[in-house]
Amino acid sequence: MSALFRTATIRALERECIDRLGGGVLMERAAEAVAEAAARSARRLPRATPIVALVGPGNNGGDALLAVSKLRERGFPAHALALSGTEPSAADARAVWHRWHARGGAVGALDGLPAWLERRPLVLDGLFGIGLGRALEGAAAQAVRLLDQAPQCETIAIDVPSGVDADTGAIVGGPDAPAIRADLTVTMIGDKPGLHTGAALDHAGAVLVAGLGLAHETAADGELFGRALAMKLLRPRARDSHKGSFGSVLVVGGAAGTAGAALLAARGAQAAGAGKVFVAAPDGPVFDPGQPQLMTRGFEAGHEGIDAICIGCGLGRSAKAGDALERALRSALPLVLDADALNLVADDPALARQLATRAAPTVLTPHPLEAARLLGVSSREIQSDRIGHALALAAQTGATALIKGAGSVMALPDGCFSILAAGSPALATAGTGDVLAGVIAALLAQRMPAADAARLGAWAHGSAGELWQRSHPSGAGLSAAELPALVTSALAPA
Ligand SMILES: NC(=O)C1=CN([C@@H]2O[C@H](COP(=O)(O)OP(=O)(O)OC[C@H]3O[C@@H](n4cnc5c(N)ncnc54)[C@H](O)[C@@H]3O)[C@@H](O)[C@H]2O)[C@@H](O)CC1
Ligand SMILES: Nc1ncnc2c1ncn2[C@@H]1O[C@H](COP(=O)(O)OP(=O)(O)O)[C@@H](O)[C@H]1O
Ligand SMILES: [K+]
Repeated sequence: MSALFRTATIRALERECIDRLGGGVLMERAAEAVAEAAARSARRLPRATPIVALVGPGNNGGDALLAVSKLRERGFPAHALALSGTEPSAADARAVWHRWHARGGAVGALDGLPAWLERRPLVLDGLFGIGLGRALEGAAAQAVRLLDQAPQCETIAIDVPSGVDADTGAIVGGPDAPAIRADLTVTMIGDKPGLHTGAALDHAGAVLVAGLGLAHETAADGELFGRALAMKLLRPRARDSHKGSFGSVLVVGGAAGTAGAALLAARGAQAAGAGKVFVAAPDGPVFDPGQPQLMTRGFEAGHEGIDAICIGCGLGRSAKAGDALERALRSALPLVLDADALNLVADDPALARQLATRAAPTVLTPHPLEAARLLGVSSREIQSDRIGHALALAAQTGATALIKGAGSVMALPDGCFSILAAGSPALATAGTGDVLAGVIAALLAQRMPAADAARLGAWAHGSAGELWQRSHPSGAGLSAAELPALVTSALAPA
């Protein structure tokens, strides 16, 4: 499944369903999905592993308490610990709470958690879901701290790991605020963007979507772009093809001291299938002795015979660099703007205006700090809402904007967004972004529309990182020069 739903859409779908079926039905189905997932986990764990549900004050807590009831009916030793001893405020949860007590069910207090943790329970996190309005505090924050000290306990988050914003993937209250770290998140009605980008990637674990019987794909707000969608964009090469069939990429960058950045972009372009690759560097030709097929071009030689330009990797911010960017923006060729090209645009309103009025396909590939410079905010603000800022950047520039980093986000000026479901912290090393810029330029040169080139390129790049990490589990030590070959493997049809 690839559809992503914002909280507001989930709420609307929920209301529509409750009007049709009456209250309680969805909670019944949600609790069943949680109980099913918990039962599966419990069967893998040592016999008699207790199941402990953390029950919050809203309907998320209602899901948790009803799941406990269902697990007990199936013979599992499931227990509930409530954040508050009083009845829940949410109506469906209140009904579950009263039914549970009417049958003689017990609910412990959350401060009993330390004693349970000594027995290595399976933990169900039902503290807060999509109704979280502020940072976790008090007993909820303390429960997160205790669970952080007990990483051996498996945790299943209900709907959203408590503390994570389901729309943005940021931790509510900032990166240092408490949030549950789950092994699995069972998310209700539809998948949420905030489970797949930024800080959330260290909190959500695997994501299981429980649709609860609501058909709603048409209401999706965004897309999770993974292998299945990537494979649909791959086209077999015609037998009767030649190097001219796959486009020529011009990489503009590689000033003295950072020549390698342009060469990495050139290798990336080569790896993603470009027919020919040229490098134009401001301080004289740069060569890649290991890649003798790469050609050089004079820095001011123009764009003849070129099908796509990749500009900015190691370019510097000299007047010469600015002129080259001005020429590239003026050309009618598909363009990737990375690194210093983005910094030059951020510093020069005339270049920014030129970018905004450009008609040819244009992809911007900022990391969060570059995105921050372009939008006039801090990188912390970017990370607090990666999707919102990617959309703002696309709207401001009229270009396809890819904000990189864990859970890269691609946004289009028309308001569509995709989260890339591929990536690895192995990629957090200098030069990997240069490779990506070249990869996307090669796909543009092969006539792929900007949105497809950005998504496929970023997915292949993220998958290349994952491939490398398979044989290097610590994730440390990847050199960017190793990436292009892995990108080629990732781009092979399954
Ligand atoms: N209504 C329904 O039929 C369904 C609801 N579902 C569940 O219900 C959840 C949403 O329920 P709610 O809207 O009740 O929201 P939550 O269960 O997320 O909790 C919201 C409650 O917590 C309070 N609150 C928010 N942040 C707090 C904080 N930091 N500290 C203390 N209190 C805080 C709010 O004032 C509100 O009372 C979903 O995530 C999902 O788990 C699912 O069962 C699907 C069906
Ligand atoms: N923790 C991470 N998880 C996934 N991808 C990452 C992570 N850290 C970095 N990356 C990826 O590595 C690349 C780094 O690019 P960038 O910051 O521009 O580096 P450079 O300019 O040195 O090439 C981006 O594609 C980014 O998405
Ligand atoms: K939760």
